[in-house]
Amino acid sequence: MIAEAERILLSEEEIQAKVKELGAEISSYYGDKPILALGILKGAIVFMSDLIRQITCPLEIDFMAVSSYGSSTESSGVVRILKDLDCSIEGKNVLIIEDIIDSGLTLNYLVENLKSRGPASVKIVTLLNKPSRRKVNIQADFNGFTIPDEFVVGYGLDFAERYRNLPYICVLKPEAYQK
Ligand SMILES: O=P(O)(O)OC[C@H]1O[C@H](OP(=O)(O)OP(=O)(O)O)[C@H](O)[C@@H]1O
Ligand code: HPA
Ligand SMILES: [Mg+2]
Repeated sequence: MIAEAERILLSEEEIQAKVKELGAEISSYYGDKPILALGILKGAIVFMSDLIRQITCPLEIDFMAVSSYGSSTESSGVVRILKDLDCSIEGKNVLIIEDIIDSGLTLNYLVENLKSRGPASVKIVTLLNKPSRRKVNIQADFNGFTIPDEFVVGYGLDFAERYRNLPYICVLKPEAYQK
């Protein structure tokens, strides 16, 4: 464990077991229908790269980059699209892949935006869910772990762009957030 961590919330083994379960659930839900797996940069990249290898359906990938946290542990409330999709999603089964749903503001904005582009369906998979912090009513279709109201890092999740490379998810010591 890194020195700045107060405690590990989810170990590498727990995460990998959950990713396998989610992959199986998603594969059985879609069967042989093709999916467009849409990763939300940057946080989702680690989860996405593990999850898509556990999905057996025909699959394409694309990315959108959005940001609302910056160097804070609170959402600014303003969701900015920094990179849009490369391709049209008309008629496609879009599966949004997120690392975390916290206030819900990011996904609420994204789902509305994507639905206006004529996809066959839009579903959401998230590794982490923090329901106690929700500001808008949005839920994932496939959920990994429900976590308490604490800011977490690792496995793609950052604080001020750091810690995305940790293979586990942890809570930092208070002084690490004040730097
Ligand atoms: O439900 P919300 O309160 O909107 O929070 C969830 C979003 O916040 C984080 O993204 P961030 O804006 O930090 O960008 P990043 O993925 O590049 O770190 C995270 O990856 C989700 O996309
Ligand atoms: O707990 C969190 N950690 C990192 N990024 C986040 N974005 C929303 N919530 C979080
Ligand atoms: Mg972030």
